[in-house]
Amino acid sequence: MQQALARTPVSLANRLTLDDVTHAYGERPSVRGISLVVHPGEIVCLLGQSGCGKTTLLRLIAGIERPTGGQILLDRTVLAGPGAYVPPEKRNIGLVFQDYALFPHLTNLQNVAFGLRALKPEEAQGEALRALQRVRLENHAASFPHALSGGEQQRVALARALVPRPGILLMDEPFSGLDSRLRSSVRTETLNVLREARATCIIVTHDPEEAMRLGDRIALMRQGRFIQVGTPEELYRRPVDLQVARFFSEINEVEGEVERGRIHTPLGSFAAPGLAEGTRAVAAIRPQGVDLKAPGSGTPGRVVVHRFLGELDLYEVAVEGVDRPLVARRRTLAGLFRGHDVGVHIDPAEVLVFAATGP
Ligand SMILES: Nc1ncnc2c1ncn2[C@@H]1O[C@H](COP(=O)(O)OP(=O)(O)OP(=O)(O)O)[C@@H](O)[C@H]1O
Repeated sequence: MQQALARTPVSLANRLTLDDVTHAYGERPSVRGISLVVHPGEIVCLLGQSGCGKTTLLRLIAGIERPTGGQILLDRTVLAGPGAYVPPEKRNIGLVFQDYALFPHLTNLQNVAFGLRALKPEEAQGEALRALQRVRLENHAASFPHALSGGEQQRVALARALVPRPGILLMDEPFSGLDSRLRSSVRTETLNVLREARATCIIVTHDPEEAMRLGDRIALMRQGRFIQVGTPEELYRRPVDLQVARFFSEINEVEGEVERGRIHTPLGSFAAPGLAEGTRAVAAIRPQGVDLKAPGSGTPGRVVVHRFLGELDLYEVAVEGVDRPLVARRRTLAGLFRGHDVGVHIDPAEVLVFAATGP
């Protein structure tokens, strides 16, 4: 198999450029002024809630929809823009859909070879078999998709999309049809195959954890716009607003007022860079930044909930002046149970401060 892998040429990854791309369904805008350069071999995850425009953006790149403004380039070739439009079949772009879209009446090998109709049949078969080897399904070449598990079908779909060596691979919610046990392993395998093929890839997902696991960068969309584009660490550590912070982790939100560059809350004061004096603001405190110690130090609180959850336990602590119990995630604190008094300490490194914008 190693030999076969070594013989399989990798994709010649392309650069994809989106330049101020807009689109509307009739009068209704769906994608508004999107600009992004996806570098050769890079994996970018498009992340956002249902209806924010992720699939439409993918369809624009694939050529299934046409932009109403801006342009889309593959390296230096304009795929879509004023006066230019390359049809989907001429774009050298691979697609993997949520439902895999395998042909039930074709064997797995024939499914993969389907994308190679331009080659002689024996050549196409050879290439398709090597693609199946890449996803470790060569032993299932002669069987049909219905005899495979969901994860295996997803790998056949991946092999089929990669076999023509597309410059760009687009994947729309590729793991959402899998149950949670399978999802993690299929995700890891897919990532390995994509890295090996050095494909430039855009993956649509609405799952922040999935985006963090897969993406070199994440482009977070809201109402047709990119709200923030960056590495998973940048989005997690420096979210541009409270909604982005909420998207990437569970947070405790405590309101306060900004005085001399700090927000003052019942849990202490925290740096509030860039916020004007007197601004109503929110301290977003991650649960792992809430420490619980013996009463007498920190802010007084009382444990109202304790759940053993394995690696980190969940504690909820009522604190005077704070509307909702604070959520803390700590290793089991021996001898600390519901009803006990504690001293609450906040790690300032786990606090982000944003201007309050309403609910
Ligand atoms: N064919 C269509 N005709 C009219 N409006 C559409 C069409 N397809 C999508 N829309 C609308 O465009 C907006 C963006 O939809 P899109 O499917 O791109 O979002 P999405 O982020 O991919 O959502 P989901 O995660 O639910 O698939 C939504 O408001 C949707 O209702």
